[in-house]
Amino acid sequence: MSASERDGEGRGEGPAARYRSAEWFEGDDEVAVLNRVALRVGPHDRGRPVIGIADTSSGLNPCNAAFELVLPELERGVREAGGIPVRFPAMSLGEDLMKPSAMLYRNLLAIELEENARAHPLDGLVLLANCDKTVPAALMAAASVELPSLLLLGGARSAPRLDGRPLGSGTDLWRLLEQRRAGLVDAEKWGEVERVLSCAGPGSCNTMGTASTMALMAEALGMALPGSTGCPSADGELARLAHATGVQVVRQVQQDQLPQHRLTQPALDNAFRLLAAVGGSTNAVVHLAAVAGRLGLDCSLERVDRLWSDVPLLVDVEPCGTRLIQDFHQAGGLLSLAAAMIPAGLLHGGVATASGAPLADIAAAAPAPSGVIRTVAEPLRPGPTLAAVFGTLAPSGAVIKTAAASPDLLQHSGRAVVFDDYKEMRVRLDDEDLAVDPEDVLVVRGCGPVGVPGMPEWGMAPIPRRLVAAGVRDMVRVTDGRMSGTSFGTVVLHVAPEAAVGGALALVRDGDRITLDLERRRLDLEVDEPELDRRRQQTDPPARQHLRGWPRHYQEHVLQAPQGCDLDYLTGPTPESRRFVHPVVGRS
Ligand SMILES: CC(C)(O)[C@@H](O)C(=O)O
Repeated sequence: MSASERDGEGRGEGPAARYRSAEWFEGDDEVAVLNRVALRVGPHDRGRPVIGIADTSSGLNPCNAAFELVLPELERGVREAGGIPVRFPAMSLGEDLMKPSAMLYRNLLAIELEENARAHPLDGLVLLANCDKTVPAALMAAASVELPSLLLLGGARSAPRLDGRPLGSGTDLWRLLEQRRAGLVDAEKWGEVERVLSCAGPGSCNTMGTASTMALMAEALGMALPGSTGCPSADGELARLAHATGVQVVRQVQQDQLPQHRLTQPALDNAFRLLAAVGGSTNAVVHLAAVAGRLGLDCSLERVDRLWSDVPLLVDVEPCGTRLIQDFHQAGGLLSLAAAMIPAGLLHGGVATASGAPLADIAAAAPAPSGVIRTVAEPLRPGPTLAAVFGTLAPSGAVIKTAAASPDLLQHSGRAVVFDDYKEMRVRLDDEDLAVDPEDVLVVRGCGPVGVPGMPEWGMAPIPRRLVAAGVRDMVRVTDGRMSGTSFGTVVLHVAPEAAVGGALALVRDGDRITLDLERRRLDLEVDEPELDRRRQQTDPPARQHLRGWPRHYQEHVLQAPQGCDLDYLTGPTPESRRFVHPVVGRS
């Protein structure tokens, strides 16, 4: 229930008559006294909105490290605009260190943010989010609470240099790893790579990995201020954005502007089209589905594939291009890209940005597309850059980043070589005697949302060592897992239903023929139904390793990739009136 609704004024944007926090602070009974004392709310703070700042910075997460530097600016912005900033810690989902995958904890963070907002006297939220999963968790929480909310993004890390060339996070390391496996990078050089990488500053991956992609999605959905994506972490501009975010969230509270006003179907469609234009991370498909699921928006893979079908690659950033995310930012970022796409009918210009202004209005003032950002008439490559495929192997769909794939492998039929276990896969792929040919299809299964659990980025299986040494750089890979946004290759991802819940992927055997037919958007297992039935009878459901705690709960409730891997009881559409029920404010 929003403040205006509680006062009987009905929903919608407009001045909020009384803030939610008044429930905690108004009155002279012992409860109000204790509440005011707890937050040091003095007489001149009465009637000022309380802005909760969810702080996801952590020593375990270098991506979010810049928040410490800009938090004072954010708080100053809140105060200057008349609000009371209150910082509270929230779980930090660091991509590198969390195993088996930070994805396992995305929903937990979304719950933590939502429940913190529910339980406390907050009128608005600023969610500090930067690394891959903190951004979608924050978006999911914002979609679920009925509080004015904005994300503050933490920017991209600087690029260390190797041999005089800037190193793109992820992408360049994967390339070097491939060369190392081919015997082209010796131990000394490999050591130098590590030394150089550790010189990068704080911030998220500087390529179009998942973090940058999700930053762009947050901006596209009107949940982060225009110009946020790709801002260098160690730059004064991030401090300016922090200050402006503080000011803007208070304005939103004053106007009762809810995330639900901006998280609309046109905004979601824009996000998917921008994702295609930048050759963004396939992980965003899952995260956007989770956000959409909470609002009852349509993001079926069929619809998404149609949205992608005529969007060319317009941004020259790794892994689909050659430059880094800071270059995109400097070239005008999302606004310049929108300026290229709106006139071509590829984006809805009327959607609201986080600044309140319609996208078309501010895009009109952005630098004209040039260099890193191309015009629709002169794209980097024609679309589609992403596609959804369906078939006997993926009845509920799968996703492929065609812009990062080998064009000659997009129509391909080959024998399956199946891997059920990540560690075993790495060992076998390094085995010179592994029976595998370049035309074969590597199947990496058992790593969907239920499987591991948490759907780790295991999908881009390395090319078998013998083949990589012989010069093979790509093969078709099929997986129910994900891959890094910084990865490349012909990898069919997020196959649903996954193997662990009895999807057809579980029935594949070494030597079966698998056909990828991108033109027809098909992914098929060429095995007849009676044989598949026989195998189904013989296949036991995989044993669940996790018997307690969050992983167990997650396995019991997680939905498949097309539903965003959200938990079954968190998706909507929840009736508006029941979306965010507040606690009774009495003695605790
Ligand atoms: C590079 C990582 C850790 O894999 C991730 O950030 C991504 O881009 O998906």
